[in-house]
Amino acid sequence: MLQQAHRAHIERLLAFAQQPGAAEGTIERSWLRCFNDYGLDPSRPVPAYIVEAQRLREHKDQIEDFLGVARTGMEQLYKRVSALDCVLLLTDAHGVTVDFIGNDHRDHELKRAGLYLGADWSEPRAGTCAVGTCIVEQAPVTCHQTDHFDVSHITLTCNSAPLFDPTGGFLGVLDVSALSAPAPREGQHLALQMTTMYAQMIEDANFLRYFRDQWILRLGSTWSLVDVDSEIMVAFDADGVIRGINSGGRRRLRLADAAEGHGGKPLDLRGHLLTEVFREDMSELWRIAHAGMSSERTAVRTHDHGLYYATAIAPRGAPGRPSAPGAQPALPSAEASAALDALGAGDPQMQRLILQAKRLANKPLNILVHGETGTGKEVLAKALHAASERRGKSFVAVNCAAIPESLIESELFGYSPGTFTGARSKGMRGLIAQSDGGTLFLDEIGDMPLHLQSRLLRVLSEREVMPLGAEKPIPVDLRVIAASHRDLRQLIAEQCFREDLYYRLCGATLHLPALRERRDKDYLIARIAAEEGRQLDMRAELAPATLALLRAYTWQGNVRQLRNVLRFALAMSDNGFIDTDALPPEILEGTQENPAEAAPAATRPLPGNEREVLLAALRRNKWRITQVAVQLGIARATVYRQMERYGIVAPNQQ
Ligand SMILES: Nc1ncnc2c1ncn2[C@@H]1O[C@H](COP(=O)(O)OP(=O)(O)OP(=O)(O)O)[C@@H](O)[C@H]1O
Repeated sequence: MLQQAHRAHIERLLAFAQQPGAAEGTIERSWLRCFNDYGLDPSRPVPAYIVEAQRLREHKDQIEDFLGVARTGMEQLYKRVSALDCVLLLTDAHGVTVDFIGNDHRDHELKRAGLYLGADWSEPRAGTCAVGTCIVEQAPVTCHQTDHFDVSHITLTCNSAPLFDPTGGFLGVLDVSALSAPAPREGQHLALQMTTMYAQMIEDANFLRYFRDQWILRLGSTWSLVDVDSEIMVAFDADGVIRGINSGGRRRLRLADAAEGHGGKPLDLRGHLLTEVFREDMSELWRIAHAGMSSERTAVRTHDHGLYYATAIAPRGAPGRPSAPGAQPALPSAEASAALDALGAGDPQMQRLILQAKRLANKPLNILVHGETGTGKEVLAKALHAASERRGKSFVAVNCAAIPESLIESELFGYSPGTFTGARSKGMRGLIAQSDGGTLFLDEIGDMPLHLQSRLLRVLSEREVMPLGAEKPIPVDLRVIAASHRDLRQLIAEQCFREDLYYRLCGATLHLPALRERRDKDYLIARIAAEEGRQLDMRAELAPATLALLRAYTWQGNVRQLRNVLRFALAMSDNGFIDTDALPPEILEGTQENPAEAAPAATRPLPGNEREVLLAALRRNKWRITQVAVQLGIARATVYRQMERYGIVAPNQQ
């Protein structure tokens, strides 16, 4: 019987392939793609494919912060549809099932059918199916029995609705599927409606969470329902600029000058003013916003004659109105900001940076610090911590490039007892939890693996950390200062760094100048020489010729290299008096090769020349890594990492 049905299905598809006609329907369009784009053959069925555990984990990590929100919606939906003997699938944008609610009694059957965690329902792999076709069409789809392309799936009935993220990107699919269902297709109408409705609810819950630090205008066409069922949500900032808009809003709202002839295509309204969409002026819109959830709902009109009832939600922590001028956190006291003041003296770039850092010290913002290696990014992060009200709590520094990739996760997030066997079975508080109340400094953030970037993003947005193997997250109050000498925007373009994490991290950006650009070298030389002298319990005094050589050097390893050179010179000196012959040879050579005292900055090596500088140092030092590290003032591990990054291989390794 089944054999016969299979044969009939294959023949029907082959006949379609011969004469596809206009292929106007969603299902027919997908069949055509199966033949023409994916080269699928209906006479060669492909059983359901479940991705392996590691890959599933990677897929989950990509949308980890969304999974919690979606789960709540799925559980609600399941209560309503479980009587229909169906299962729920949540897939990511690639069609891989990242969450699932099913029926334990039919576990084996469901797994075989692909109605299971990890099942890959992308159209190129599974052929026409609700999830895969919904991904391509980005619209709700019912795929009922023989709508499926592959005969392995023709007993299934599936309803899928797309899910979009708060910025309008495609996020995944919510799907309600059954192993069997009554034959008439019309019976699926209600299931598709429910799936679409819950997809919208999940999207909106995610939107509210994502924009909880912004004002949100909620609009509905029914006065009495606007608080509980707002069809449209618009997130906006204190300047009245639109920051985000939910799917309902993308479908219905237009700009004033796009009111005619936009062809019904959703426009991206982000970055536009509310007043470009609504006829009310900003003071009226603020009046509505401040009325909040009170009963004072007010009608607003759009430029294209739409009429909506409006209410608003204030940003988290806001007292219901934009903060009054003067309510800014106070600047740190002179005592607290001493560490910031000590960072430089008399260099205009540093002066600007110190002033900015003082203003930022007590702001609830994460900070991104840029600067070449050794410019003092960690020193700046520590000074910011010391100047802030967090100074009584821990400052925890993590070098993402120095910890082996396999350990970063457990080091950062920690693990609960019993997660690992042996000596570590007691569990460990991760570095994130250790910096609760204080500052977490993430150095070389650009080297953090992508799947951990997702987890970090979740920590930053949820303000809680989930140790490995734990069942409950731990709340954390965190300020993150991240640093990188790599161009994070470039890494985003290369898809090696998450853009959303970048925006979470760069509440403000501080740029540390390279030592060769600084005009306060004398101050740094004197200060570091004195510090190093104290370490060795000797006074440190520099001969005028020594000072001249140090001023003239180009300092590829920046302040770190300067400190290393002074430490070396002190050890070589005659009781703390540093004459030129106490200096390491590269300082003398570097200045001879490059009498750069007056060389304009543009002719000196720039960060972009990092590969050349490294290669030259390797050749000069006959590929002895320790010497190169000392000379450039960087760690040995950094030399190896940079060699790998730039594809430099030592001659004896080739
Ligand atoms: N303003 C400063 N005053 C005194 N010492 C400094 C200063 N800035 C940096 N240093 C010294 O330079 C060395 C490197 O500093 P730091 O580790 O903060 O640099 P970094 O930019 O974070 O380096 P990397 O990019 O390799 O992580 C340290 O020994 C530090 O003490």
